[in-house]
Amino acid sequence: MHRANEVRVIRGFKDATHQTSKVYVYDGLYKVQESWMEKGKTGCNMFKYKLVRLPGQTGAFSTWKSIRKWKEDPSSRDGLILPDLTSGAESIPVSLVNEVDDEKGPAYFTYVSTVKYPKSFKLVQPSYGCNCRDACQAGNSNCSCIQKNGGDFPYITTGILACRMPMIFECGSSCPCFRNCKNRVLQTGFKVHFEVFKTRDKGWGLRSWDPIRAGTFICEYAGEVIEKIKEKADGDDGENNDYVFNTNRVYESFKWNHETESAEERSDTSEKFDIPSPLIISSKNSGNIARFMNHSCSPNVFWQPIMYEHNNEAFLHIAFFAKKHIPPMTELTYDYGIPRSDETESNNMEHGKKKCLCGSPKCRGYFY
Ligand SMILES: C[S@@+](CC[C@H](N)C(=O)[O-])C[C@H]1O[C@@H](n2cnc3c(N)ncnc32)[C@H](O)[C@@H]1O
Repeated sequence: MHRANEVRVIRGFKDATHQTSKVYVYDGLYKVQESWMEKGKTGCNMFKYKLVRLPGQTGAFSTWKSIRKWKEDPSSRDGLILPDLTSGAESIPVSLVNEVDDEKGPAYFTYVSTVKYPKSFKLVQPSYGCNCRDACQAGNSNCSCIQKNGGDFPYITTGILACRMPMIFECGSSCPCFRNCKNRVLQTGFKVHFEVFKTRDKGWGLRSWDPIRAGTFICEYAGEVIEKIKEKADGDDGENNDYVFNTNRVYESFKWNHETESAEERSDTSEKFDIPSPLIISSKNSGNIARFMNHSCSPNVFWQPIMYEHNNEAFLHIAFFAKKHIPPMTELTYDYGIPRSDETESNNMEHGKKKCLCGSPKCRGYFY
């Protein structure tokens, strides 16, 4: 049982105090109101935290204990099929788990960690990076990357998105600044331990062993950029491709910043993305963990366009960020959006409508 206010003694758990937000988040269930150091019975120093439960969070402390065990010994995870679905393509392994039935894994696909453009793709733009020799600095009028981002970093210190923007420009391969420059987040990969798991009714899904703070980078949408939705992606029937991300769909407009994350802020002012032309990515044959994120009409993840340069050309990437603080083992979902009429007509998509099982009180009833 959890009380609204409780003091827990935690040894060696540092993440809570390593967050740089005003609200320290402990395991996604609580915020840390106070922390202090105390000598334990054995004379060792230990941290004490005064924890206050986050509004609406009901998860169990025991989940955190199990997860700590899985991290020490991944084979102790019930239903583990593979310790690393990515076969080392990511710096953090992604577990594949089925505790629901006998299926041994998703249909075959090649794991790739980023998006691949065909050589001829028109969205690619000439681009030049900054000239900063060490670290880029907010407000530096000589840093062209900072200037493209409106004069500031798009991320706060810990690599967390500050606010949703029409476009983010990260430093790229020709920028001489440090590899750990604060303006490189998407390209350094995700820092969370994910698992791809079998859901009860939506096939495979994605969730995290770690608590995820609002604004945290989840992953990019990896796969092959395709010219048109009806065109075949690698010889496959594009029309029946469940694994497509399309920037040209209609998405609910909302403003977001890392401090208003839990308010589900809606606004009449549309946060319009500044995308030069529509981008369609298929992850059917090759993709990353994003291909396992299911749709929800009340999602806890949103997408954000990001550009950065390689070989003096800027490429558009689609990045996902946490919309709110997400406790461990909560399914990660985003809104798949509603196709525009040209997409539905050319692909006969009225017949492709699927019953939505997101379970949200605001469920639209179906999705594509
Ligand atoms: C991009 S895939 C997501 C991963 C998929 N669940 C899997 O097993 O590979 C999209 C497919 O997942 C299922 N799906 C995603 N969101 C759903 C939802 N809200 N309700 C029902 N099925 C969903 C549908 O079969 C959909 O075509």
